[in-house]
Amino acid sequence: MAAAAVSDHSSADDTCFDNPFEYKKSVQSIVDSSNLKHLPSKYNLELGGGNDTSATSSESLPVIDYSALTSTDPNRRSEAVAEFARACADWGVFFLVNHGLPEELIASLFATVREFFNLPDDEKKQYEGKSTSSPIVCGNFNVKTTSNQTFTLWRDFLKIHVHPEFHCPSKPQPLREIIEEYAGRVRKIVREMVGAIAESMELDRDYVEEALELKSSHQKLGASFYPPCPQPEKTLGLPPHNDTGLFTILAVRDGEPGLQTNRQGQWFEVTPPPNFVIVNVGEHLEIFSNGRCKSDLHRVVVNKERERLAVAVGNGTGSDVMVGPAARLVERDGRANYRSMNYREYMVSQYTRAYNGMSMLDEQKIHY
Ligand SMILES: O=C(O)CCC(=O)C(=O)O
Ligand SMILES: [Fe+2]
Repeated sequence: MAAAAVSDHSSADDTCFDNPFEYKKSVQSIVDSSNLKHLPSKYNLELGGGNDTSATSSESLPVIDYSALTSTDPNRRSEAVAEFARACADWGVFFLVNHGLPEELIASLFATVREFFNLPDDEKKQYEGKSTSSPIVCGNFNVKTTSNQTFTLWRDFLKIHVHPEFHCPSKPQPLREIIEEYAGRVRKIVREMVGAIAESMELDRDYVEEALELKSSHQKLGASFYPPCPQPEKTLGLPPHNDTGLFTILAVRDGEPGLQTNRQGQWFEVTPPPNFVIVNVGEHLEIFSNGRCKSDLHRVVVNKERERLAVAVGNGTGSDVMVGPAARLVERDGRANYRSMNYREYMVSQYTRAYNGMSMLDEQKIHY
């Protein structure tokens, strides 16, 4: 796995490193300012000639029909719920179709987010990550390799907290309205999906909504921009990781390739057909379901020819929730397969963990 380039363990003094963000020069401005033939060394993850970023095509990925999942016809609905639960258990990632997110809204989201990344670096610098909990952060991300060196990912990003408090950069001007509307619609979809997964586990919907405090759920939007890269085999857009939270809804522009998911040790492309969105199962849903749902490990590879733009909306629990396996499932299973954790505390440590290549699920899993 390419994770070999990223260390699995942290040493005691790693914990002092609390700011893996960097804002010096955007990847975009480096590409724009020169006729770049070689990868600047700070982006070289030393993957070496043996690194294989190839993957099998997307064909076998599950496709879930949201309109069936929310159908008033009980047979259609229960079939869809069963299929949805299988996709969460087996792949931890799937395409969602007939989701009702308006095409024009997604198109204006991409156009405006792309405009944001085009703003001069000096203007974006005001959102430089001062702390891991800043509500708006923009810049680049560093990871540590097994040889303890820090490298920068080939990706410009913008992350904003959008619920329960809404934040947004002031430019480009339409961004605020578009994101507010998009995030609200995504929350409704996620609420339905959590309801469906509750149903599949024979848990009461209201009990689950309350236990996870969905009314005040933490939601964050992460936009990733990956310019074309002169030596894509030597770097990564994102190293293998799991998403935080319950479900991530990921919209990708025009079938742009790059995302890959790992299933039983094999990498598969996750390139959606037009009007499909991608859904990733998050770590906290795996924990809450006591392992019935699996959060998928995924990564982003970059390429020479085309840029990639992706907008991920991560949907968590309420910030003060102690997320552990649902009590009723523990009762049924006769044991808890994961330790409980406070959602906010996890979020604070998330970037330091990502920097160090530490897996939260590995740490939380109880081995009997
Ligand atoms: O660029 C992508 O499609 C993936 C983004 C992603 O995995 C993330 O933001 O967590
Ligand atoms: Fe992700």
